[in-house]
Amino acid sequence: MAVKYELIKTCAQTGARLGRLHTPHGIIDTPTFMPVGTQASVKGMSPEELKSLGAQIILSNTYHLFLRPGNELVKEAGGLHRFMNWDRPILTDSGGFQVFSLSEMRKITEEGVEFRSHINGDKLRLTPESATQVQNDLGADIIMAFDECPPYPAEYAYVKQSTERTSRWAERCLKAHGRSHDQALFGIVQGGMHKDLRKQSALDLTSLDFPGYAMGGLSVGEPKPLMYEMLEETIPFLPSDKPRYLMGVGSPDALLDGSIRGVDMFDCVLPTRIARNGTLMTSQGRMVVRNAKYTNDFSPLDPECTCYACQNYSRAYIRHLIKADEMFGLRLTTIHNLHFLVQLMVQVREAIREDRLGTFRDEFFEKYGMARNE
Ligand SMILES: O=c1[nH]cnc2cc3nc(NCc4cccs4)[nH]c3cc12
Ligand SMILES: [Zn+2]
Repeated sequence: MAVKYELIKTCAQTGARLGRLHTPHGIIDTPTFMPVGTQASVKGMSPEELKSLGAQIILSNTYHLFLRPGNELVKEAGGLHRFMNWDRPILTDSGGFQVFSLSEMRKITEEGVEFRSHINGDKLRLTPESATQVQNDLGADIIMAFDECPPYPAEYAYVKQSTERTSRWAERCLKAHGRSHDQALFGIVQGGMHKDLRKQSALDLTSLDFPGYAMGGLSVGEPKPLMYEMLEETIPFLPSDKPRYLMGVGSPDALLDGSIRGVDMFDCVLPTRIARNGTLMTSQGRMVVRNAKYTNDFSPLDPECTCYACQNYSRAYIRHLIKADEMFGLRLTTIHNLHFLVQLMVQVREAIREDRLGTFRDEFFEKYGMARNE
């Protein structure tokens, strides 16, 4: 069956929504956080560990898998689910953003993007049609329209021209994808930090009737208040019976403040990336476990946490592993950070159900050490 969003309720205290996203590989309770497995692996995590910490859906990147091992090989393997032994939902990003954040020698035209592989320097191209075909081959449940994420900051004229091209590309993706798919193609709203361009982009894309909408062009270095302002400018123009996905956002405060504004899906490399340098997200705020003050600290990373790392190991042990460059150390910090965010979203959904997400946010910020007005 295709991808279908079911709006369960809206929080009486905020604009947050409780929903269920039905996909061919299972149902996702929203708002949800998606762990990132860029190259068909959430670094250091097995599918069983991801399930045990509560991951409902994971993200992979078209750009990386197109370059290596190639979409044809993944297709030959039976698709991404079989290839990586993950039988729950998968979402793939369309590749445009990664071309601009990773590759050299990029050239962008109406046709698409030409670039050099950051792996071996090969000259490659991605177009709305080919990026859609690659994602069809990979077989994710949710795929993204091929877009350009304008740099930040950027001239109004450039953002206008880029956003209008992204809307034309979105239509080409829809045509290439067809409608006879179980895979859902989501549109990506652009518009930079300009309210009029955000509105125009949302109107262009909703006129094409996608099963879900992402907000792109954000979390690119802009101040958070500006990101929230762009959310507030965009969301009113998106249909309430479709999911809204804020791309690249994953700090605890942003998950809360995004959910409150009506965002249903989030992804970010942050929890896995900072885990690899020994930084933990805990209920008392961030903690750098490699810090000397934890040398003789035999308490768990986070006393309130029920994850495998906190239930079985001490700060002193994990600090030792990180300092000794032991792989197991990075696995434990990754398990904890992913569990922390996935479980934060469980609490967010609970708070929406009980119409108290605003109160929950303030209490969380108090404990987490965020200034209320951040
Ligand atoms: O407009 C977008 N289109 C398609 N994918 C994206 C991914 C994105 N990820 C971030 N921020 C998180 C980051 C990850 C690495 C560098 S920034 N912002 C993003 C924007 C886009
Ligand atoms: Zn933990």
